[in-house]
Amino acid sequence: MTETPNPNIVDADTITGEMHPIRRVVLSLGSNLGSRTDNLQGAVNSLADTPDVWVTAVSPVYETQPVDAPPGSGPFLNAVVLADTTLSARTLLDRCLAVEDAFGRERVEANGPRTLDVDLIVVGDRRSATDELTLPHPKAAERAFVLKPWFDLEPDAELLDAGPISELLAKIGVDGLTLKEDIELTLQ
Ligand SMILES: Nc1ncnc2c1ncn2[C@@H]1O[C@H](COP(=O)(O)OP(=O)(O)OP(=O)(O)O)[C@@H](O)[C@H]1O
Ligand SMILES: Nc1nc2c(c(=O)[nH]1)N=C(CO)CN2
Repeated sequence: MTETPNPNIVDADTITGEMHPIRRVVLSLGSNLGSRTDNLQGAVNSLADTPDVWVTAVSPVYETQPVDAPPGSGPFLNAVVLADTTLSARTLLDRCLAVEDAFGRERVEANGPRTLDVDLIVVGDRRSATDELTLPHPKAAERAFVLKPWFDLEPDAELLDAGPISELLAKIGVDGLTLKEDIELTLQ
């Protein structure tokens, strides 16, 4: 039976404008400055401590050669985090930026060395095309340091508007990535 919407019942989303359906989120973490492992672990902890964010998986850690970075940039440690959230994409982005700041991120030059980078790769099926928030992340499909750790967690995943990550990875390869078996990020 099809329900007829009752115009007298207003759902919580409409009242508060703040509630959202649960969305699956893929976040990319990177660090090539300072205590790289501590920075990544701190990011995992901070995301897990965020109200209305439930971290569900943390990938292995890779050491990766810098891509499109200024000469002399050191190697990165990269990992991917999966989470569920009822936060809006914009609120989640603000949280990511605050976590970066908490770990001493300085915004000096584009793609310059950073203690911590927390990027939103996908937020459910949300699309956005502003400078402040582009979703899916515009460079995700060409970044092995994003796709490989994500693939380790979800081999069958698809990147919205780009296709199966297994196929994207097969195209770009995994040169420049070294699995760091001696580092394990934990989810408390
Ligand atoms: N999907 C996204 N995830 C994170 N930041 C984003 C996203 N889309 C747009 N931004 C914006 O990008 C701005 C700059 O971010 P940042 O300095 O971390 O870029 P970057 O990591 O150096 O570059 P890249 O785009 O190559 O990853 C942020 O202030 C943020 O508002
Ligand atoms: N290997 C690697 N290269 C990068 C990275 C990163 O996280 N890992 N982040 C960048 C800016 O987001 C630019 N280049």
